[in-house]
Amino acid sequence: MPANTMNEDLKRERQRCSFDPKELTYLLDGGEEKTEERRQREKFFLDDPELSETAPSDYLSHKEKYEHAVKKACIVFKKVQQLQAQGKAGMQNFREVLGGQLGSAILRDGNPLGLHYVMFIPTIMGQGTIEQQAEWISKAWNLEIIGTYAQTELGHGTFIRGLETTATYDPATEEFVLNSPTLTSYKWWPGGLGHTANYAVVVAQLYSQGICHGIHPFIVQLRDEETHLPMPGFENVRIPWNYMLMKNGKVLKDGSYVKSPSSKLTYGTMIFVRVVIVQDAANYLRKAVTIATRYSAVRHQSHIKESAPEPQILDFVTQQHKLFPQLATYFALHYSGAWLWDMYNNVTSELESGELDRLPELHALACCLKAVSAADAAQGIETCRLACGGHGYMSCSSLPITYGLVTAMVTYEGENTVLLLQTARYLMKAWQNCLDGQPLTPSVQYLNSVRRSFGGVYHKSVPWIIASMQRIAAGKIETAHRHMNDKIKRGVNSEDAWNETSIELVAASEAHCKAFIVETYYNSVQQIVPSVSQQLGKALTELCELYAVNTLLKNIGDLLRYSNVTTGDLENLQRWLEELLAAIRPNAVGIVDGFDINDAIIASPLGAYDGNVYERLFAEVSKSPLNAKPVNESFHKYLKPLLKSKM
Ligand SMILES: CC/C=C\C/C=C\C/C=C\CCCC(=O)SCCNC(=O)CCNC(=O)[C@H](O)C(C)(C)COP(=O)(O)OP(=O)(O)OC[C@H]1O[C@@H](n2cnc3c(N)ncnc32)[C@H](O)[C@@H]1OP(=O)(O)O
Ligand SMILES: Cc1cc2nc3c(=O)[nH]c(=O)nc-3n(C[C@H](O)[C@H](O)[C@H](O)COP(=O)(O)OP(=O)(O)OC[C@H]3O[C@@H](n4cnc5c(N)ncnc54)[C@H](O)[C@@H]3O)c2cc1C
Repeated sequence: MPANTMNEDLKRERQRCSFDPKELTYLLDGGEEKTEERRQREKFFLDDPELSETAPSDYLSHKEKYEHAVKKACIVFKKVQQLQAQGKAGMQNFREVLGGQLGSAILRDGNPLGLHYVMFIPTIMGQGTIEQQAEWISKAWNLEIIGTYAQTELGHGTFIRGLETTATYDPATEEFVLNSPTLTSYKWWPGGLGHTANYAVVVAQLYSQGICHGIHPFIVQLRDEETHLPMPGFENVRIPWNYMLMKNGKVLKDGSYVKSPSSKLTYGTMIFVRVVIVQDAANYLRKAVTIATRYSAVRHQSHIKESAPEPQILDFVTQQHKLFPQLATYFALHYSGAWLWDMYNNVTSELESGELDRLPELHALACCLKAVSAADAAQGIETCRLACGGHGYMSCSSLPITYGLVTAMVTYEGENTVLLLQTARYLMKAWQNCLDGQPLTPSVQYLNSVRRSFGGVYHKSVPWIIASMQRIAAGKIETAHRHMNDKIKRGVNSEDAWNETSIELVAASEAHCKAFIVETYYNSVQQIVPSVSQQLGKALTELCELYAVNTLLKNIGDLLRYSNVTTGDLENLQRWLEELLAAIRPNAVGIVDGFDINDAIIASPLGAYDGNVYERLFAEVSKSPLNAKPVNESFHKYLKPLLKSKM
């Protein structure tokens, strides 16, 4: 590959960008100093020869992939420890390096230690007493033990009250006896459970004095700390009394049970991971859209005008319509995720002082934001893949693997439909409160004002779109509430009525979440614009407008159903969408440059900063062992005899 050459199209794109991409980078990182720290941190890991790929892992066996992953995870851990010793890394960096964008670039096939940091340690922090934290956290933090989070069983993932593993307290020995007596009670899915972890937080039904107290977390040793041989299987495994995490519900030594202030505090780790997923989904989407945007600026194909040369495919408006909403969606999820993270931290400290009031609202928002961000990021990444034509299908483009990682988010940590139904539960109560004149929590305040007016004359502004989306959400919430109550009045019992109305409940929940995202995104941009250059402010505003217009236009049916919008208004919206695509076009490459994703994290010949797409693609395929010899042995073994026999 020619060294130090920059693709001419990308050079031109960079010249025409109206703002300085560095300003966007600093904004996203939280300042120039933070950007420098991040870049140094990335360099520290990515420049390590032991961590860089010698050959793409696609060509390794399953076993080799696992062994490579463990080796790299250990190197990464030692390097994080070095950073820690220099005061340059904390828990957040562990998550970034071991789970986030940087981690997934180093550990392309998954991180055997991911669950240790993302769930094992957070569960001990959130569910353990001070003494238990003191005992376990430092061991876990220093990797003297390796943990995972074992909740899901072969028979149950969603319905955790149905888990079959039991933990029965034996006051005679002051131990719990754990049992997974059936095939369906096997712990199934926990990351690292197979070969890596030697401890787990096991979620089991607690029995004491003959009474079942529901699910609780227990620390269980899985493997010998020296030999790593598995401990005897899950039949009557005894663990000491203080291995039950007892910050919330507790069993006293005599076997009496002390209830938690809320049984849902046991579900705290799940809220934490859902909150983290929103940011993670956004980051994966920005990686995909960086690849597809740079590629679309370099790739020339077909004609717009017969008389002109083949254009960059980014000049096709349909291509812009595929990619620019993904750029905007990244920002929308980024700001909503940041908002949710703040709320999570505030509510968590309230919980520490015994205030539980805001937990239901946090749960309702975390559920729908996790569901919508995972689904939208997955769909956006797939759109980016398709936008790269055949080359997007290649594994080396990194788009299929990125899609694979994000589509898993739709299922894990609460399957999306199930989570949207949790939010719907909250919305049904909120609507009832609204009808009864009861106070509403901040995220559903809009129900009151929308209930009073279903009108609103079109004007070209994001606040009008927010009001329209709130109208749609309130309309859907009202419809679902009414339909469910009609059924109940006709004698259907409330559980069946819920199930029969669940399509509308899910739709109401999604609409509520989309309205929340647009509003949060808009408020964030409004706050940022005065503090950045006029050019960057304009670009950020255009992206926000695009997200709002595009989201509303994707819901034309709902808009017609729940508002007094006219067909003329819809045409105005369509024109606005097209104007925004044209306005964003000159800045598209500048925006993805502003994301400042290191080429080693991009890991795609289609999306590197220099735009040498074809040279890099060629170099990539030449790494395949299949291309090492001109004739593969299978020709002599199988094809040749077959060809001969036909003669
Ligand atoms: C993260 C990326 C970074 C790195 C990646 C590296 C590795 C990560 C890879 C994978 C990680 C994935 C790990 C997992 O998947 S762990 C397993 C996760 N499992 C789940 O999420 C299970 C989903 N199920 C549930 O959450 C619940 O069972 C339920 C669906 C919510 C139903 O529970 P149930 O007890 O039956 O409750 P309900 O009767 O429906 O509701 C009772 C009451 O409680 C409220 N509620 C429910 N959940 C919570 C909560 N978490 N917090 C607060 N309140 C909650 C619910 O709203 C209801 O309230 P009411 O007032 O209406 O009664
Ligand atoms: C990559 C990956 C990693 C994972 N890591 C872990 C881990 O580390 N630790 C761990 O404990 N678990 C882990 N899991 C398990 C994960 O949390 C569960 O798979 C998830 O919660 C969904 O549960 P399920 O598989 O039982 O799906 P199911 O609940 O069986 O879902 C199947 C279908 O049934 C529907 N459905 C179920 N219940 C309802 C309902 N009440 N209303 C309407 N529809 C419903 C769903 O919408 C879905 O369409 C992981 C899963 C994956 C895919």
